[in-house]
Amino acid sequence: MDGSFLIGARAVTRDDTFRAIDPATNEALDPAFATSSLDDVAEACRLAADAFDTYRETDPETRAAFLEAIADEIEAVDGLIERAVRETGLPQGRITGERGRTTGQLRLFAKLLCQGRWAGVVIDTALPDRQPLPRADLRQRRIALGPVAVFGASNFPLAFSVAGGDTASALAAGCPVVVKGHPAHPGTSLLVGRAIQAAVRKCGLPEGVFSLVQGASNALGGALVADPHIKAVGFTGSRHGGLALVEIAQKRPEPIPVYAEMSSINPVLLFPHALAARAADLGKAYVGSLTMGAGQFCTNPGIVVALDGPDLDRFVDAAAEALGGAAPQVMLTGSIHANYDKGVTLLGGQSGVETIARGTEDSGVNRGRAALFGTTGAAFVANPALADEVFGAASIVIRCADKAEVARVLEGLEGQLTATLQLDDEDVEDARALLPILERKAGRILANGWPTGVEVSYAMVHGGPFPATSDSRTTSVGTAAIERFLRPVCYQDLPDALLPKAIQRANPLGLPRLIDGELE
Ligand SMILES: NC(=O)c1ccc[n+]([C@@H]2O[C@H](COP(=O)([O-])OP(=O)(O)OC[C@H]3O[C@@H](n4cnc5c(N)ncnc54)[C@H](O)[C@@H]3O)[C@@H](O)[C@H]2O)c1
Ligand SMILES: O=CCCC(=O)C(=O)O
Repeated sequence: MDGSFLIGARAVTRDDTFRAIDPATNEALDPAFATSSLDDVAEACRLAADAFDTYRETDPETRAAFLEAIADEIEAVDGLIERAVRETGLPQGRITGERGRTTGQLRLFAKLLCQGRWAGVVIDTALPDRQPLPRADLRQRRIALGPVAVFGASNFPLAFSVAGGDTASALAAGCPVVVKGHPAHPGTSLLVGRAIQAAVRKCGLPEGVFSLVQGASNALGGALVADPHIKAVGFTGSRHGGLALVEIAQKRPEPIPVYAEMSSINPVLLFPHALAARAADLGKAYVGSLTMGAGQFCTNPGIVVALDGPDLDRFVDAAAEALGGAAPQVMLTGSIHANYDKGVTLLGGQSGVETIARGTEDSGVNRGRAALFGTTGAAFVANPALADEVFGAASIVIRCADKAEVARVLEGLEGQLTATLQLDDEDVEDARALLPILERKAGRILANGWPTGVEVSYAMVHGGPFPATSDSRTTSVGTAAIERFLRPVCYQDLPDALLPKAIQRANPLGLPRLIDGELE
């Protein structure tokens, strides 16, 4: 690996460099990576704009073949798993699984393109004899927004990074992509970036369809979002970072949408009959979800809400026992580990919060020690700091005096990616009463499972009201993510010869169409 970044078909080096750090040892890793300059960002965006009109009008099958080619190229990269493990401290099994999720996601978007519903073809045929006025021939389809900036996430170096869901959905929509790789895993980013670059070449697409810029400075990301060629942004990371990018995007002469996935504490509700039937099993399973990947999931179960009583005691005892035996795990970066420790100290020091259990003692650098806290519903409602996300394996159990207090706790929450219900048949009426609140708060409501582990599918919603995301109308995981990068255009009375293939009368692309309100 040579430490370059990628501007279209070129691999570029610069004198200004940075290195990845192995978080398990704090060792700086070879090679040194070139930091992209602001001119490099501008060049990547210009190339993307040059490629846009050609790329967006490629047939769906061409873009599907491109996404398949990216998946094939990623699977062929030597040393990808090893490099990602070194740069993130995540275990090999997790990274291998994540590669499968990444390639599976690319192939799912390829399939979606061939199915054609994404094009949103709607036709209202002309009614020349309508009284009192004739109706024109109206044809709607959706077109790509334009070049998209994607910010790789630290916690999913493959599935939410260079070829992750934001990139796959933008490329599927017909948008060229300029990625800013996460500075914690530049080698992983470069290996995947080269795989995409190879796929661009093999598929004969314009080089500007993909570029990868690298570097740690905020100025780089800011310049990318501010570039006039960029028409939308995909981001997963901190609330602070996401909001900074939203502000830059809104202050542009031409404001653009930012799809930022930021902060969520993912409430888990334990209903009385479920608790009575299986408190200890629930306690153990909860800790499994909480400590997975050192808790560095945006879907991590950060709060548990239940009625106080002996069944909740049994749940807490089982959770405390499981968590007390949990070994500390390497976190993604030194600063994420430091933020975690700070968050745990802050939460544990709040009035009315007790520390129920901690994982076993730290035994190396950047190891996150799991933490379980407890409080009352009244204390939680009174102090918004108890609802701040602690990114890592920390969670708080909220003991509520009655059902009304459960509802007050939920009403006080900010927007969430998920809400989880642990319930039995006898709990359904209680859950029904809370459903309207949960629907207002969360993007995904799940029963008798755990929020970590998002399915990449047609029905998935990985989104939610602020601050879970900056735009609750959409998702960053699953096929509906393509909607973020498309917009409708209506063609009125255009002659067939001038119409795009998607809406020509003979339907040469064989797309599904809604004609005069009826599915064809
Ligand atoms: N909710 C989640 O899914 C999630 C995921 C990862 C991290 N986090 C949180 O974020 C913290 C930091 O982790 P991180 O590095 O992954 O996220 P981050 O938001 O700090 O950085 C993500 C990307 O955005 C860029 N960026 C950040 N702020 C910017 C700004 N003001 N202007 C321009 N670019 C900017 C960074 O350079 C990086 O490429 C963690 O400690 C954790 O609290 C949350
Ligand atoms: O960290 C954000 C994504 C979480 C996720 O995709 C999962 O839980 O599988």
